[in-house]
Amino acid sequence: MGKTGDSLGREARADPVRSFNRWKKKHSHRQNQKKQLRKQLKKPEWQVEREGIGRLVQSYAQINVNAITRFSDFPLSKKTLKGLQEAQYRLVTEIQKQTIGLALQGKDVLGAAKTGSGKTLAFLVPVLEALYRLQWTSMDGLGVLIISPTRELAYQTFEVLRKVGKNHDFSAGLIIGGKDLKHEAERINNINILVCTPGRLLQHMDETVSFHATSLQMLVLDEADRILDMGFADTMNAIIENLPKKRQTLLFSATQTKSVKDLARLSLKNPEYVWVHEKAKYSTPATLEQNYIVCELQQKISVLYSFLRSHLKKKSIVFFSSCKEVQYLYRVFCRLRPGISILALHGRQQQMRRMEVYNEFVRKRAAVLFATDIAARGLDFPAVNWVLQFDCPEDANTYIHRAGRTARYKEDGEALLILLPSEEQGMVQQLLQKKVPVKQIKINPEKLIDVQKKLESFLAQDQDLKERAQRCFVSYVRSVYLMKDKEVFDVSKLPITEYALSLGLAVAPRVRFLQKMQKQPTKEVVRSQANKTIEHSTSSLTNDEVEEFRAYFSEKMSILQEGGKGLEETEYRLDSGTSDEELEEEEEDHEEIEEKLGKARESQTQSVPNTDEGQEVKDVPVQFLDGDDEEEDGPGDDFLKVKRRDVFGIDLKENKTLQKKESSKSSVKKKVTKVAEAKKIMKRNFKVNKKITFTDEGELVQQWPQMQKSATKDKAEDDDSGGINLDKAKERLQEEDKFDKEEYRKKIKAKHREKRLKEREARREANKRQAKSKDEEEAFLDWSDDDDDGGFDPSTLPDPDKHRSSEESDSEETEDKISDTKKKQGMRKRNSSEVEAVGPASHHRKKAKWESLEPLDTGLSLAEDEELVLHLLRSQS
Ligand SMILES: Nc1ncnc2c1ncn2[C@@H]1O[C@H](COP(=O)(O)OP(=O)(O)OP(=O)(O)O)[C@@H](O)[C@H]1O
Repeated sequence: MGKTGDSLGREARADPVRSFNRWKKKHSHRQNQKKQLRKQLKKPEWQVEREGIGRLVQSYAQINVNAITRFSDFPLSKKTLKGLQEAQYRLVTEIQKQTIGLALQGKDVLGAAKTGSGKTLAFLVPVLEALYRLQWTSMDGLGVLIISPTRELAYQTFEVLRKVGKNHDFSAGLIIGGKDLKHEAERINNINILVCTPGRLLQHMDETVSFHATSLQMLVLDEADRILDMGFADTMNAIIENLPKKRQTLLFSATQTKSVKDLARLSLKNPEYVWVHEKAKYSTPATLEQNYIVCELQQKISVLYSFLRSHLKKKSIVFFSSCKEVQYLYRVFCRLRPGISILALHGRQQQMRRMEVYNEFVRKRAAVLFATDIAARGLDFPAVNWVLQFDCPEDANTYIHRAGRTARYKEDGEALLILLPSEEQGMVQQLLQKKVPVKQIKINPEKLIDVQKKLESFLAQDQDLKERAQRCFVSYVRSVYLMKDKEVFDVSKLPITEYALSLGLAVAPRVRFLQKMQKQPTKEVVRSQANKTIEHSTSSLTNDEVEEFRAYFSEKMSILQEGGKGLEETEYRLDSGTSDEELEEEEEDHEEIEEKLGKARESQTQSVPNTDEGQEVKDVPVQFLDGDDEEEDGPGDDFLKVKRRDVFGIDLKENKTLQKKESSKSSVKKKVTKVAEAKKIMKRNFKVNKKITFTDEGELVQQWPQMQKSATKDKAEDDDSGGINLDKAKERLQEEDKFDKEEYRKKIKAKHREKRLKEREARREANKRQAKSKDEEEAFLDWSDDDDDGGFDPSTLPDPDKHRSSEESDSEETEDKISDTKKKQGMRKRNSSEVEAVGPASHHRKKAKWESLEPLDTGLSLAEDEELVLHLLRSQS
């Protein structure tokens, strides 16, 4: 046996091929088994991803805010991290560090941080992660809603979202006004992340049948306080009502107001309040240098021009209080050619133009943007060096947002606020109270370039520009008038005439509400006092109060339209407070007033006590330019002067009652038609007013309405005790009409008669002249034969005038009824028939005379005699 085994082993060793084959077989078998096992073990991709998500979610609980410095320190999806890295975002900012973790954990967050501190990514990262966690697809519909106050901000947020979220598969859409609603409606249902403005969103909710937000996971309100400021409180409430209650809500802003907290109370559940810079010394970026100057209103344009001339290589934004100011000053400055490109951005521009301007200003390295407050919030223009606030902001919050367009994310920037002497104290106090470090700097009057003369010459040549200047004037004055904070804004202190001149106008346009206001100063002061009492007693904003303010501004609007509520109703009607043009103007200004409306609510809750802090402003003369500027742009300038202002206000209680009356007006401003006006007059039993005009001699030339002349006049006037009776009025009108027609006919007749008499007189004169010439000819004949009394006697001819006169007087009555042209033709015919009738008779008589007479010896030749006779005959005919 042992031998046999040995022999076998030897055989195997002897045949290596066989043993290799055997090994190979075993090995491949094992490999196949492994392969099959691996195949069995392999999970689908979605499953692996889900497991990864699970791990991420598990680590949310372990997020340690203090340990986070980079985005990669957060448990984020690879796709989001990749997007952030590709956009060069690696290190987190403070607000991102503190809020992203909370938002990932699914909490509602109310976040506030200084301007330019990166709030956009603080909500966009959680947005992407929320949908990623749920493995959202386009089939799932709307998952996240991001609401921004302005179109530009929505557009900007959308762009950042596209950049950071490009590795995800979600669909994102931008829905803002100014575009085709139908086109949007077709696409809106395929959008997973919707960036929009509130008005447009609500429009889709109301009008786009297929649009719904039932599966919404997250709502983001960017610049929430601004959304409310712009009068969108009702819209927001309506939107929120259409959203599912089970959702996550994030709310961000650089400034926190009471109204935002109210909104948070309504829309956020157990929110985490994150106010990053609450304990910071200043509420504005540390890299922002802030100054203010005080100058007279009429100097402001020259100050701006001088500023631009000395900052030609800088990028600046200049804020104005109204669209019409931007429109006019943009045009004027373009003509002044300061040497830097000027752009304008305001709410009255077409959406396309707004986008173009936005992109153009983003691209430019040196330019100046004239803008209204639509550019004040959230816009992230790169490398802006200067923010100049040409008109005083409504409040400290608006100041902070405007100034925050520069010095963004670790960059430097400078802000300059121009204040009127009357605005200085109130505004500076507010700013200091809001922890805004502003210093006063001065103007160097020598460096101030006066442009008033140039403006005057522009306006003299260009009517359109002149009208724009007038609109700018009214718009500015009105904006000051509408400002709620009367501690700062006092329209009665404005140097109206000087301001108009500084705009290039020869005279100040009439501003009705100012005239009315000047007539009732005592009333205003009383109202102001009442207003103040209410302001101080207000600690929180209730819905009623919001409505009260809406009413207040509605009332303001109606004051503007009706020319002053303080007047007796009859009086204001007759006075017709506002012209059509003014009404139109006010309609245009509605948008702006809506903005003020929100502001009013806010300032109501934030009355500023007078502290001495305001006095601490240092009066340091500082140049406009830093060292570099001087080299680049020429020498810098300094400016200044100081004064005080006064107060007036409006009684809120009074407005509350008025609001009830005018509630319909408050929400939607209707155009007042002439029919509506007439109906109102009828209802109020007004006597229509009469306008009487006299000539220089004191004669009545025109009466409006037409003076009653018919027989019914007295009767009608007696009836006029109870307003306008339409039937009676109609009857009277018909009577008047008849009477007028008769009067007219009489007048025409008299006119015709006068004309005929003149013509007759003219003819008579002509005939006399003719007769005279004949006499002369006869005298010539008589001279040749004095004794001959039987010669040709033209006086024997019938007097054509006599003949004509009798004929005319007979036919006068008939002729009166003939039209002018017919009559002329008729007269011409009659004249020719008269000649025809007279001709043969005279000829006959002449013939008789010549026959009875001896031939005359004229002393001429026969031929000459014949010629003389022919001549006499011709002149006779
Ligand atoms: N982590 C980051 N790393 C680098 N840059 C960042 C970061 N976060 C934000 N930024 C940049 O900072 C700038 C300001 O960001 P953002 O617009 O989000 O500020 P904001 O706080 O929303 O300002 P505002 O209050 O004015 O709206 C932007 O240019 C943005 O690209």
